[in-house]
Amino acid sequence: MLIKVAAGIILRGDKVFISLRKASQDQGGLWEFPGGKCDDHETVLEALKRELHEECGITITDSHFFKLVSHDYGSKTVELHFYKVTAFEGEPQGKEGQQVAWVNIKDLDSYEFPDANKGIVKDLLS
Ligand SMILES: Nc1nc2c([nH]c(=O)n2[C@H]2C[C@H](O)[C@@H](COP(=O)(O)OP(=O)(O)OP(=O)(O)O)O2)c(=O)[nH]1
Ligand SMILES: [Mg+2]
Repeated sequence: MLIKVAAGIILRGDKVFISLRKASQDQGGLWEFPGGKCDDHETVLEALKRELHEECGITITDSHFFKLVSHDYGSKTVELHFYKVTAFEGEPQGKEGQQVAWVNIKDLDSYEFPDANKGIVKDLLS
């Protein structure tokens, strides 16, 4: 099973907004860049906008494609389309009750992310 996912690296100055995946979710208890699965007939950018509105309550006004990562979790393979989100309207929040945090980019490696994110975290730190 291949799952196409859009994820937003929401940036403000030297900080990045991350959220904690709920225990009940896949990769639960790990931090993530907010986002979610692309619906059928939806472009990745449309999915990114929809997901960040649903999960964080923001409206993206500027974003740039950053990296595509395919990762095999065994039962499923995720194709993660990471975008840097550099401008938005609204203040990001955990709209679905998830824990969220603005963290310094240089401290990102002290948060535990899913395996698929290891490279991205490294890229952001370099
Ligand atoms: N959003 C997000 N998902 C990630 C990241 N890293 C990573 O491995 N994933 C995986 C976990 C999930 O298997 C999949 C994304 O699914 P999701 O649970 O966010 O999807 P969704 O928001 O549409 O949630 P749902 O409605 O299906 O519950 O990608 C990441 O940084 N952000
Ligand atoms: Mg999600």
